[in-house]
Amino acid sequence: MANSDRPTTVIADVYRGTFIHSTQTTAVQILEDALLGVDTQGKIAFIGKGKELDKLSQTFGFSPSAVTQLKQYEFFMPGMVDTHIHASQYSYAGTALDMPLLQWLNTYTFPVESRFKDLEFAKGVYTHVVKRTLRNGTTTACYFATIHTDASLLLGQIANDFGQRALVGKVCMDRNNSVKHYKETSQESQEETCRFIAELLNKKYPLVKPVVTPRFAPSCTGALLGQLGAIAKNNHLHIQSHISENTEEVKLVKELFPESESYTDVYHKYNLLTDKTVMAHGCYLSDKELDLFRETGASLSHCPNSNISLCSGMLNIRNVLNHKVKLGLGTDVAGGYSASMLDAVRRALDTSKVLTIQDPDHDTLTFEEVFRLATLGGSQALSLDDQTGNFEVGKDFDALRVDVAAPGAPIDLIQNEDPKILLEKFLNLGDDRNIVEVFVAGRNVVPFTEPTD
Ligand SMILES: O=c1[nH]c(=O)c2nc[nH]c2[nH]1
Ligand SMILES: [Zn+2]
Repeated sequence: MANSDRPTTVIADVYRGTFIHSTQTTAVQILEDALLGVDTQGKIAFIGKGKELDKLSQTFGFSPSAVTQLKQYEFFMPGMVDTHIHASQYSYAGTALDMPLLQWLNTYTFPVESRFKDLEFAKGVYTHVVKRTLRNGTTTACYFATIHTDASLLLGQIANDFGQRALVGKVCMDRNNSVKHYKETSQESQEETCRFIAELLNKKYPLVKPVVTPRFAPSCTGALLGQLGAIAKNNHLHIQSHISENTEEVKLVKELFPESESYTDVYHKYNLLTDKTVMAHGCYLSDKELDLFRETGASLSHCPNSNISLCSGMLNIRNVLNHKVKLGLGTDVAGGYSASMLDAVRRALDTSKVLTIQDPDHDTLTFEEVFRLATLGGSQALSLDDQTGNFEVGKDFDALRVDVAAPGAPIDLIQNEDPKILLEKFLNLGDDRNIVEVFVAGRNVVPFTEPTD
């Protein structure tokens, strides 16, 4: 702009009201009667106080009459980050929870995932899961698809069309003896991963990126793991997988990779532990393995619903946090039966309380800490915290407009409450009826407007 006194940022929207988010130092920071401006690129341009309206409107060149004022009992919080969800398992979410992991995979998961060769089937399931998660406040999702490249590309397209921020992984597996055809050769897996990455990046979706996805060590040969580590390194890509979810699985990995010191060591050996890696579960990791996570910058996704539903185990989050390992929450649909991150928040708190019942010295997580895990923690676990996770100038505006008193929603407010109590009630009692609007990178994505189906 020619005149240096005039702002270069063009403001698209300004909101006034209560904003609740986490920072590095404060699990719950409450900004009452705040003003937040979003620019035309969807980024947060300023955060100020309501009483600074005149000054801010002059500095940023917007009209005070264009400010959107939140109602009483409404607040904005950051959109939630689901660090681990199997989009392809959404069709049977809420069922098939009567077996431990390895049997569950063979009996329910692989037969269903093998159906995603059919793009019409894939389109239906993927559209449902993207819409369901968005309306439940998941503004960022880290998805597993299936081994099928074209269906995985379709998931990327659907997330982009509905405006969800997403990492999408074409699953890689060159070992599977239970379901015929539901595996690749290592060469196919490598070539199709490269095709998936190239085609997805070529779409230039602003918010959807590929993630290298070896299913887990028992599904992959060492040769494939090594190739995938190299692909991720050469293209600076994210990586996701599973680790130490269940004791039988840990034993199997010892048998399949006898030369490795630990499960973590298997992934480390093949360059799959980086500061852009997220590993789901980690219930049985030793302190030494957690140290390796911290040293490499790899993160964990805590999936408490799945851990309990498949009787896998209980992750001690306090221990993970004490090791300074980055941590987010995951729904892990469909091992986890709920696609809602609010459920992940509640199950994370339940798990921590069960650990306290077992050991009264256990330092129980607070709801404030779990709120941070669902938002800022998740963005850090996915190395996306330069873009999302909280309300900071320069980050994208990924936000939920929560109305704790929304008509028809499951919360009865008996008296006037502080914002922190409103947050606690929403986290423990609320659902999608309380999430009246969802924004991703400034765009209002819920209620849905387009596409129309
Ligand atoms: O919870 C899980 N869901 C899966 O689909 C899977 N695959 C490997 N390990 C897994 N764990
Ligand atoms: Zn999983």
